[in-house]
Amino acid sequence: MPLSRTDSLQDIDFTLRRQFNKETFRPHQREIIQAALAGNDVFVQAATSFGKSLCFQLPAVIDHGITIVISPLLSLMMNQVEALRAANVDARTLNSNTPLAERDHIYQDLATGHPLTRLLYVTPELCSSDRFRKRLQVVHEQKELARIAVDEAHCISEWGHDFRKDFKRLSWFRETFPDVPIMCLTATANDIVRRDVLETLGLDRTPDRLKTFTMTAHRPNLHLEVRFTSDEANDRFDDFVTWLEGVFDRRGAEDRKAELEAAGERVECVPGIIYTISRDECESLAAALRHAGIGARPFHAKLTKEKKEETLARWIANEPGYSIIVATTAFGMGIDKDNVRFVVHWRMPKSFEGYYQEAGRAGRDGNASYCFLYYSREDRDRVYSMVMRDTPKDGGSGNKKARLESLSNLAAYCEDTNSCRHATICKYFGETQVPECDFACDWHKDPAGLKKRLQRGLASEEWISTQREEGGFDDYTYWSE
Ligand SMILES: Nc1ncnc2c1ncn2[C@@H]1O[C@H](COP(=O)(O)OP(=O)(O)OP(=O)(O)O)[C@@H](O)[C@H]1O
Repeated sequence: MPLSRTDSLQDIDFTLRRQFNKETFRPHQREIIQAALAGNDVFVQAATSFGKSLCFQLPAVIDHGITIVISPLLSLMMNQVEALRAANVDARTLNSNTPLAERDHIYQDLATGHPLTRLLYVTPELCSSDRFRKRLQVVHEQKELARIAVDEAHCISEWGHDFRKDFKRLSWFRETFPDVPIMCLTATANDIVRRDVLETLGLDRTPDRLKTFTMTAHRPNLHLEVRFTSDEANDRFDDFVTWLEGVFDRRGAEDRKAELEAAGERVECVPGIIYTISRDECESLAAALRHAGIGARPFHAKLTKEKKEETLARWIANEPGYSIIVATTAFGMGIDKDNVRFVVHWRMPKSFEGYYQEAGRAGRDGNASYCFLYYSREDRDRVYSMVMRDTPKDGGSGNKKARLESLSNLAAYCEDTNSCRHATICKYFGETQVPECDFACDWHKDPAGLKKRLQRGLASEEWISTQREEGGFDDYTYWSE
């Protein structure tokens, strides 16, 4: 067991204020951190923007030894490392982008067996490499391996939407270091995923040691809405621009404008994200919005690193011309800008979890924010074909089934005109209590209108199946990410 400080539990309020510059804990953060500091394994499932990162970062600052944070996305690691370094915490990351000098520094630090680094962010792929494993063994022998934190832990399960096979190999940690506590954190797991994650990591074999915190997925400040469309109507662009102009008009009204100006905000500064399904659509939509006088920029995997960094930095700084990021799913987990006022899904996403994870980028400051999804039955069929075609062969037998189930749950959610959106989401994630929805979804706002909009907006199933048979909307070239 790594060494722990005897006074560590008393330190947590002080560390929260001094190192993290935050006044109070959010509900449950204290209990989670205490459980971690007491040496338990910890499973945390909490809504997007809950503040899960603090739950492993604060113990890492207090405890002796190094915390290894395993994270699936480079951008997510970089954001967290930058924020920690700005708070004077010695956090680092080892990944394919790490400069040679920094890499050498980290390896030397690990080789001492007594690393000064508090948190080291790595990919699951690196954790599978023998060289890295040997270095961790040296640290462990010196009783300096404090904890393993697995962020976005749903990626471990082949029943989860973002499954990555190297996450499965993280079972090595418990097998090799049975005394080192493991924390896993996720916003989007259902019951099957949860059990699979725990079993894979070997945590369910030690129930006395494991503390589980499952909080609601509910985000009451997100206004959820499905907007119905079809290939024939092709009206997303006009619909969206009309909506945004309505928002500008309301913000431009006299008293609101004065309020905004007093707060140093521009009327047109309404930061948002539009998720598209392909690079081509991402580029063309951003260009069309700019043409319509709206500050929108594309963000996808094929842009240079410099371009992506610049776009992200200028969007985060609320610069004119950078209000809206039009992105593929390359822009998702871990984006932590507090004033994102809307997230639009231009097309149906590929999974229920992906949809909610991306919608969760909105309203992280707790203020009302809009999430709408443009849904057409033609897109539903296209996404279905994509999932059938793209499911990785090494995803395991459950993976394809899980992906298709998730997609069909999302289609059912889109076509449901009889229930609260928030309630459907919480039920999907295995919650039994119905969350409060204060007119924050299209069903609560106008159930009769919702039914009418679906009937008017969607192509009929008969038409869709005829088109499918005739190959009427088979042009998937536009749909490759
Ligand atoms: N106790 C706190 N007081 C104030 N702000 C907090 C507190 N805890 C966390 N935050 C802030 O909340 C924001 C969200 O935290 P974090 O990025 O850890 O969310 P998350 O739960 O990982 O969400 P997601 O799953 O969406 O990535 C961050 O800006 C963080 O600084």
